[in-house]
Amino acid sequence: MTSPSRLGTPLSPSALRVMLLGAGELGKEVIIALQRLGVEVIAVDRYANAPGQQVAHRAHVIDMTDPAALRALVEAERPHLIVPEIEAIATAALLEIEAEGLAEVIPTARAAQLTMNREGIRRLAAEELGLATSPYAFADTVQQLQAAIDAGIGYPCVVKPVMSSSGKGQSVLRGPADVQRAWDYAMTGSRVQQARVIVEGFINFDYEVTLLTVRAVNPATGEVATAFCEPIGHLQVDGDYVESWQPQPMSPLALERSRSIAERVTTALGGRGIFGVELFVRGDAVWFSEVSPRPHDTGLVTLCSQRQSEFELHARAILGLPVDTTLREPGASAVIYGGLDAKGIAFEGVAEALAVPRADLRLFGKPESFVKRRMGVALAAGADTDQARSRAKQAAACVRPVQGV
Ligand SMILES: Nc1ncnc2c1ncn2[C@@H]1O[C@H](COP(=O)(O)OP(=O)(O)OP(=O)(O)O)[C@@H](O)[C@H]1O
Ligand SMILES: NCC(=O)N[C@@H]1O[C@H](COP(=O)([O-])[O-])[C@@H](O)[C@H]1O
Ligand SMILES: [Mg+2]
Repeated sequence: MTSPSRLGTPLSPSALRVMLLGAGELGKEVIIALQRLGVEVIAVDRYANAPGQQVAHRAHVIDMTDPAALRALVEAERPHLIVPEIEAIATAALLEIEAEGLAEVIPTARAAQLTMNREGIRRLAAEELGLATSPYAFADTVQQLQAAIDAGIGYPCVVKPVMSSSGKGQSVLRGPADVQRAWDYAMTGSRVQQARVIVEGFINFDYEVTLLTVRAVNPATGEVATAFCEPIGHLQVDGDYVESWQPQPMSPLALERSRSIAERVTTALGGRGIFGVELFVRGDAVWFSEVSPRPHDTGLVTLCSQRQSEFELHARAILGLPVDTTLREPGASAVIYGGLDAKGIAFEGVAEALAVPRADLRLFGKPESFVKRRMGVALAAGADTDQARSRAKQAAACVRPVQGV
């Protein structure tokens, strides 16, 4: 399908309608970018008042893993573009919707399907494209898991549900005593009822990066071309990102290899939009880990470091508009967790946070806080990433989530 050729007026017959499937903190920023271009936006999530729903034209709450519910909503709203914002979606329904020409799926329905399940994207990357990855195997029972580790994966290794994100259900195994616990934990963290895990050999990397890669129409040629952002370095705790910074210095060879991997995997997935390509680096060696065919949480830093954030890049790319991936200045982000289980929480210390030089905040407005739920992020620019990181962490530490009433 060709990209949308013109933009209209929201809430009128000329409107260009975009439906986001998932409306968390990442979708909220995409929606704001789309709203600025006069796009009509419909935000869908599994719960009411999700962050992106608070800034969209319309909001719907459905079980997005239910193919009938998803299809009925698409038929009722008739969006031109469907933008998956999370992985847990009835992707078979998206394939049908795309095949029938009912709506265009971003970047493609096949990309959403392949990346929803770690098995799909891992087999594509390692077995079809021949990219370097950690050694891996899949297991449906704890016995199969043990057998795969004994047959060659070894220890340490990492076990993850095939369908999960943000580190949910993921653990590192140091020896045979950890196997049962890792299996049980994976079963609690799986996004959908599926007793299947991936076990990966542990890569002892020097650092890891997200290489944001954009597939957008080049106005000079009219063809889709690939552009890269500067690499983003990040720190993960228990499989969830806590800090990110841009640019991450890399050797010329490691950067070249990273771009080559990113180009190959995103070309194989196709379509238009931004991709977060996750890579592990040791010296000049680079391993592909996984890819999000959508903005990446570690890319929140681009809100303060790039001319166009990853959210603006996604919005422009999906609309068929030109993109600019230029870094403006070094920046960093630091996550603000809920720290308590409560609804309608409040935030103290915001003025102190914003008094930190070059600091900024995003408080997502999630209606319910959990101890380990990401509720906001601090951003900061600096002369270099060390300064930006220390400012972002300082600003994040000022913000204190408390009971709302
Ligand atoms: N094989 C591995 N070797 C070493 N570290 C790993 C391995 N797999 C995962 N990790 C660590 O755990 C982090 C999270 O893993 P992964 O990206 O697969 O999980 P996820 O649940 O998809 O997270 P997200 O949705 O936030 O991207 C990685 O960024 C890395 O720090
Ligand atoms: N690593 C993926 C990621 O960061 N996704 C972001 O988190 C939201 C879910 O948050 P929740 O679990 O707090 O509802 C998603 O909607 C997306 O914005
Ligand atoms: Mg990841």
